[in-house]
Amino acid sequence: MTSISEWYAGKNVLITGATGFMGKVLMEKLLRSCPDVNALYILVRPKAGQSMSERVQDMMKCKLFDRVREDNPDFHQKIIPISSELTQPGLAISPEDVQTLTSCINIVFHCAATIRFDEPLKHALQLNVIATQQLLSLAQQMQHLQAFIHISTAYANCNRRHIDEVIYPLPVEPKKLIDSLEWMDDSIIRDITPHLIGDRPNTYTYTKALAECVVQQESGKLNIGIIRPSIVGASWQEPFPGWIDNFNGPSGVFIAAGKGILRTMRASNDAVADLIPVDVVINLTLAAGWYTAVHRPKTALVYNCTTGGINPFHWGEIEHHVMSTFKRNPLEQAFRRPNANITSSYLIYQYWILVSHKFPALIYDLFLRLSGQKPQMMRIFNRLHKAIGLLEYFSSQDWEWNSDNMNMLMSHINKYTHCETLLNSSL
Ligand SMILES: CCCCCCCCCCCCCCCC(=O)SCCNC(=O)CCNC(=O)[C@H](O)C(C)(C)COP(=O)(O)OP(=O)(O)OC[C@H]1O[C@@H](n2cnc3c(N)ncnc32)[C@H](O)[C@@H]1OP(=O)(O)O
Ligand SMILES: NC(=O)C1=CN([C@@H]2O[C@H](COP(=O)(O)OP(=O)(O)OC[C@H]3O[C@@H](n4cnc5c(N)ncnc54)[C@H](OP(=O)(O)O)[C@@H]3O)[C@@H](O)[C@H]2O)C=CC1
Repeated sequence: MTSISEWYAGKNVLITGATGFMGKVLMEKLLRSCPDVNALYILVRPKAGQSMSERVQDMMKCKLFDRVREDNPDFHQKIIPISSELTQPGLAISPEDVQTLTSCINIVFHCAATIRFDEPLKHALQLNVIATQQLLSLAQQMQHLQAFIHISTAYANCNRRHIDEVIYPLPVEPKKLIDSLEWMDDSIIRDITPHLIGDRPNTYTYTKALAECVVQQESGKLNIGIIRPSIVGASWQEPFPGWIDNFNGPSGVFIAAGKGILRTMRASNDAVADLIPVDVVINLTLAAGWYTAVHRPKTALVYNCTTGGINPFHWGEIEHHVMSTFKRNPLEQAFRRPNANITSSYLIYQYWILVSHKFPALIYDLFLRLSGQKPQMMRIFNRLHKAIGLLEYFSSQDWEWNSDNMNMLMSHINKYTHCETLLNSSL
């Protein structure tokens, strides 16, 4: 039996969302731990005045790739960018590139998505659902495809308390919804969005659930794996501890608390904070790619990639660790001395918002005005309140995820020493 690293040798891998947080870590891990991988084809769009090639060149200079660069200074030769805008018909991939991809790709990792909670439904649907559908159609044409791995979220079914590793049906058929939203006016879509998302908190979790149904429906003869990570945080060990490049989810909250700006947030002390380091998620994703290709499960296997069942950690403990860390290692240019407390009480939360957020912001803005500068603190707090308002659904309750498939994968991996080496930090 070959190791996972050996299995990836000579393979051509297609990655969507490679410029994102998880996509970058996936590329780095493949290049470092599977050095004989043949090529990484990445779908990239031009953005913010930068061409596709400029973006990829910039990305490869990132500190994340330092260890890969040390091992192989020419690692960039293995990265082949393909111009693509996922919201366009045919993913806006040129016919020549389609030809290349269909003739050589062995494994697809679909990471791209909009992860904004407040994304208008039509756009979230376009990217998270329709683009997934189109990528699956492209995958069906790939002559040497061995596995298709779709990255979902553990919160796709957050309207349930207990979540099994199955794809749950939705009241509305994804295809019917796509057809209807195509001709509807934006204002009508805005009005019906709350009815469509039902007991889910936002368009993100709803469209990720729809995407899972689409993956199941369009899978045809493909070997499919679905990874459902919970709240993905900074790396635990690889390529070095603490790597992160965004303020999504709790990371933004931690920084705001460390800067002394955030003093209160609604969260339950006793609720499980299901955080998972990005390197653990990526290691599991690569192992699932290998397993899906080699064992070809009859139906799509779903992996709930969560930590709460194995090693539960609570928001109350997080508050304690975050605050003591910032007291020991203060951030530069803090607004105030850090002191944030979580509360589950709406009234206490509103009181502290007024006393510790709005009142100091008003005073500070008054000072800025008097000294001839532009007031900015109230604006910052309004944005912060919007962000924490969207996050509180996830910090005020907990879920129970079944992880049988993840455990099964771990037991398979433990049989092979080489695989253990590849995955030692995750499992
Ligand atoms: C000590 C106590 C601990 C307790 C701690 C409890 C934490 C409890 C977390 C649960 C977390 C569940 C997570 C589900 C797990 C998925 O399934 S993963 C998907 C996770 N997705 C996200 O986290 C996306 C959430 N973010 C959004 O939807 C949008 O960014 C927002 C919040 C609606 C803001 O949108 P916007 O107003 O258009 O602004 P945007 O341009 O995105 O950002 C504006 C500014 O806010 C910052 N920002 C963005 N997000 C945040 C944030 N979360 N916080 C602070 N600042 C932020 C940005 O960096 C940006 O800063 P500047 O660049 O202007 O300096
Ligand atoms: N982060 C988290 O906590 C969690 C994430 N997930 C899932 O993991 C996956 C990756 O998330 P993460 O890396 O954090 O997200 P990021 O927002 O960091 O990355 C999103 C990626 O998708 C690409 N993308 C977005 N829109 C388009 C488009 N129109 N055309 C082409 N590419 C596009 C982005 O490209 P560009 O750089 O051009 O914008 C970027 O590469 C997602 O599927 C998400 O749902 C699941 C659970 C938790």
